[in-house]
Amino acid sequence: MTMVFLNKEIRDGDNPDLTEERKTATFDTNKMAEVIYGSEKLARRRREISQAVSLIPELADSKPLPFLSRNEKILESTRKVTALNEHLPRLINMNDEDEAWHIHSEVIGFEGNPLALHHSLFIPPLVIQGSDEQHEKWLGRAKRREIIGCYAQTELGHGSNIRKLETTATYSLSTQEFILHTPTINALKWWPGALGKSSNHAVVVASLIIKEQNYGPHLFMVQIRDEQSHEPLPGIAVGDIGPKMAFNGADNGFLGFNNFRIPRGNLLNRHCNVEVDGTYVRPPHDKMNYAGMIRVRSRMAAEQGTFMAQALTIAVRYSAVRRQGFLENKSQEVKVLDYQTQQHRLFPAIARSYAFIFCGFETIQKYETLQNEMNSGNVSLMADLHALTSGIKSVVTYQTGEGIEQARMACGGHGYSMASYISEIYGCAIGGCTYEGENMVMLLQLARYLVKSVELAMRGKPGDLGPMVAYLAYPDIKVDLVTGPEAYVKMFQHISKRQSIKATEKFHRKMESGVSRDEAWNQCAVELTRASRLHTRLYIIETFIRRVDSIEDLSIKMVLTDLMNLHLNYELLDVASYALEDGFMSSTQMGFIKNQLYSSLEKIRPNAVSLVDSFQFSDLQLRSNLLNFLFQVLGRRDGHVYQNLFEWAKSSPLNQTEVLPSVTQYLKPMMEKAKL
Ligand SMILES: CCCCCCCCCCCCCCCCCCCCC/C=C/C(=O)SCCNC(=O)CCNC(=O)[C@H](O)C(C)(C)COP(=O)(O)OP(=O)(O)OC[C@H]1O[C@@H](n2cnc3c(N)ncnc32)[C@H](O)[C@@H]1OP(=O)(O)O
Ligand SMILES: Cc1cc2nc3c(=O)[nH]c(=O)nc-3n(C[C@H](O)[C@H](O)[C@H](O)COP(=O)(O)OP(=O)(O)OC[C@H]3O[C@@H](n4cnc5c(N)ncnc54)[C@H](O)[C@@H]3O)c2cc1C
Repeated sequence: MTMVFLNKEIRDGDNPDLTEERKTATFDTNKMAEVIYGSEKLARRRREISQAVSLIPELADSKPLPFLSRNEKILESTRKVTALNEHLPRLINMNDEDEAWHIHSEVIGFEGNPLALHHSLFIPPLVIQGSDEQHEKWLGRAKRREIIGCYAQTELGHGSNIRKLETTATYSLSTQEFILHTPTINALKWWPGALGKSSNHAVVVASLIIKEQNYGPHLFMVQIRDEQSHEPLPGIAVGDIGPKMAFNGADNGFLGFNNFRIPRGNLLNRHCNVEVDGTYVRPPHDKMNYAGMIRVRSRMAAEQGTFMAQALTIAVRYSAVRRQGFLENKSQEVKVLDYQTQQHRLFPAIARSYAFIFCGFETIQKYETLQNEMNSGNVSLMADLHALTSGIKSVVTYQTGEGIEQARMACGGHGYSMASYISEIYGCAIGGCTYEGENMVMLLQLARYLVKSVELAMRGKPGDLGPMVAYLAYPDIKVDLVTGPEAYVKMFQHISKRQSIKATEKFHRKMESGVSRDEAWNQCAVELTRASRLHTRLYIIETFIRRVDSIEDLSIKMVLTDLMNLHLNYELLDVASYALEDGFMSSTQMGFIKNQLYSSLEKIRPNAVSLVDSFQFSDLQLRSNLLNFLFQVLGRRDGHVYQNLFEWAKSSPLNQTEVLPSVTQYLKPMMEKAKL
């Protein structure tokens, strides 16, 4: 029987400890899902899609993924993604990217698949950088999945510094072709997802050479495999780069060219061009060819927030059914979720998940605005969004890694088992610290922007500062934190501003002392990255406050205000030393922040399970679907952890036989020998 209590689904047969948690919630999880996913429609569609997927057995994993070899993982992810391809038009609106992400996450999970890059990194650059004619030629085929593609930029020797990519695309005036060439081993493309074994096309980033002049990285559409035989085309060397920390259901690959020719029309030329006679037509912005990277980075806050939310759903549910130790009542052990330390471990991370998703919505919208502007030739928003998304991708990936690792530890020993599946989520999410721009490198990109902004403010031109950095010119007026969120923002602004100014001044002093600009920059790099992190954390706080302010439903607003207050106090406490240093914050205020933080933990406690339930991850999405086989066990919605852990252990391939060859071949002879 199912009983609906404030629209929270209370099901007979669920672990009573979880049921009790769901009953104490002060809000409706369906309503909260609408806030998380931005609309009633998307939240509802997600539930409908999850329900529809759960009724199609071939879309479920056919085996527990942790027990599979790499080949089996790739076979399984490919089986699922091609089965999904058949069902997609019936299950989702094919033009709705959010629905597409959701269904892929349901069916594929975290381990990657050969079409993931096709949608996130092959089609988008084609859309952004390809002309109408090129769309006509490739876009329809790509969308129909007649061809499979990837994005091949990084090389064995260069990833961060793309100006130094060694793969060349030399224009041949005589044949009007580009000749792609890999001059050294270091120049092999290395890492692109789905390149190794699955793709037959790639958007390749190579240095454009015309009449011996290097015009820097440009994007080319390249067919790398025969469409019939799937064999690499002559002049192409391609393969898989081996097992990785995660994403082992995907074939990240290498790629080399031996004077491989492609037609002139394969340079993606919406914004730049090489004419027949070799004349180069410049794009409207120097870094136009990097626009695709801004797009991916702009989606990372929501993506990473979602990864962290998945790990937290597992850890919070488990913490509500795991009983160990005593508080006052010595006749019953407590739920570990009642320990303040456990709450301190998990609740700030829940707040960050919400914060990242809210912030993600804003950055996705900002990117869409940029894209529209770029299409009409206006590139003025690019620099700001590049700086913003560089900081955001770095801060959210790092903090997501921290949050997921805390979730794992919060599950004690069982968190270390693959039965928690948290390590797989961690491996997948933590890749984000490296891909789409290594975090330190991207923080330093934002720092360039901050230093320039501080210089403007110092030159007495605060009116030239964009809205994102206007605070760098604000006067320092002490604040009383008791007055609420605005005071926290002002405190954070002071901290961030002071660090940006300090780092800039240090940089200037170094140069004045005769150190070269680049060397001075390097000698200030740690301080500069600190400034970038603070600026980004301030931005995330502001988006959280904006989102909570915009909510009308009172019960939702109240619980999100608790979460936001927790976030504000946790974040400020974490950086308090910057404000204590110059006396902007007093030790009394520090004590106030701590007390507020502890009181927020208490307020959130009764809503904790419902706050993670509100993400509405299905058991399938968390890989805890028991209908087909046993898998992730700790975060099951029904909370029946122990009996399923035992079933999980029994299903281990090692337990399919009592005596293993390792015993008969090695241990037994050793023991026998010892007896002699
Ligand atoms: C809740 C809502 C739901 C929605 C969400 C759904 C989520 C559901 C999740 C479900 C499951 C999802 C599964 C996800 C799976 C994830 C799959 C993972 C796939 C990973 C794919 C990875 C791909 C890659 O990594 S591709 C390769 C990426 N490579 C990089 O990023 C390289 C980094 N390097 C660079 O970008 C450049 O080299 C750079 C910028 C560091 C330096 O470039 P430069 O040319 O040398 O420039 P520089 O001299 O430093 O600066 C000069 C000048 O130019 C400005 N600049 C630089 N870049 C840009 C730019 N892009 N735009 C604008 N301006 C730019 C720079 O600021 C300088 O300006 P000035 O200071 O004014 O001179
Ligand atoms: C899971 C995954 C998927 C990927 N998918 C793709 C893909 O589909 N397509 C693709 O083209 N690429 C892909 N990549 C590659 C990825 O984009 C690069 O690895 C990434 O950009 C980092 O570059 P790098 O490996 O050269 O690191 P490096 O730059 O060599 O970084 C090594 C260290 O040097 C430091 N460093 C480097 N430069 C500087 C600097 N200027 N200042 C200060 N410190 C510096 C870094 O901070 C880091 O600590 C993927 C990578 C991963 C992990």
